[in-house]
Amino acid sequence: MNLVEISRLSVVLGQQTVLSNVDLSITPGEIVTIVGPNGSGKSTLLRAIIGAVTPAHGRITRQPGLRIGYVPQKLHIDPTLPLTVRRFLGLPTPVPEPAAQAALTRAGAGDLMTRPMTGLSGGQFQRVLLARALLGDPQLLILDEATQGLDQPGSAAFYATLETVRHELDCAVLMVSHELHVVMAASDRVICLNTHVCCHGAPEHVASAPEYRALFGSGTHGALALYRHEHDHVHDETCGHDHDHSHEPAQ
Ligand SMILES: Nc1ncnc2c1ncn2[C@@H]1O[C@H](COP(=O)(O)OP(=O)(O)OP(=O)(O)O)[C@@H](O)[C@H]1O
Repeated sequence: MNLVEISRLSVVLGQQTVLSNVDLSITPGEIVTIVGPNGSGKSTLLRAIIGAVTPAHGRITRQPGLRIGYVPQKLHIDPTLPLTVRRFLGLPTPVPEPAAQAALTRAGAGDLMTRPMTGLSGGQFQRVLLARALLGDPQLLILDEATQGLDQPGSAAFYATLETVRHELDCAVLMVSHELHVVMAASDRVICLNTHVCCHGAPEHVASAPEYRALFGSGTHGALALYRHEHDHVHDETCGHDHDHSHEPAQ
């Protein structure tokens, strides 16, 4: 059974139709990336999936009891608020110390437990947000531009952690990112969103689709091919693992 099934979803915010007739399903264990220009409805789609936005039309069906971990795009914490990482992880539901430590360690932030939230670097902050999303042992991890503001090494390290986490938890990942060449190469499926779904499918398929190129140009395709080559080469040499990318459609 699909973890999430979205059928003809439309969302209206204020006077604006932000999402129109979106179909999407997420199956267990897959990595799905949503790309699209600013204001194209990516965050709104994620927020609709977690139930924070009400559809105007259409249906969102979640597998009964589905455990979702959500890493938001932005989280502002007032600098005057004395909030340690430990206390932050216990909001709104207190968690036992060992569970908090395990989540932090898994997110690559095992040494940050006693630090004040407002003293963290951008990369550390994102890892704490990831740890918080992992507390509930999610079957679906949703990340909204989780590497926004990180430098290239920080971003690459974050994605490496995410890959490890996914293998350990065997969870599906649905994420929004603007780092097209890296994220598209690491995804099973890509959804190109511009209020409606412009195109979708395996990364190679989307990168060469006219709708995608109209939005992003053709530069990413070259970067994607390069990354793919290196990526597959490394896999061939180190573990012989066949990185199988599904060609299933979005619906
Ligand atoms: N609460 C709101 N009320 C009214 N309009 C909103 C609200 N939230 C978002 N919007 C509008 O909905 C549209 C889609 O916003 P959304 O944040 O989903 O886009 P996005 O693709 O995630 O953009 P970005 O890449 O810039 O993060 C935008 O035009 C935005 O201004």
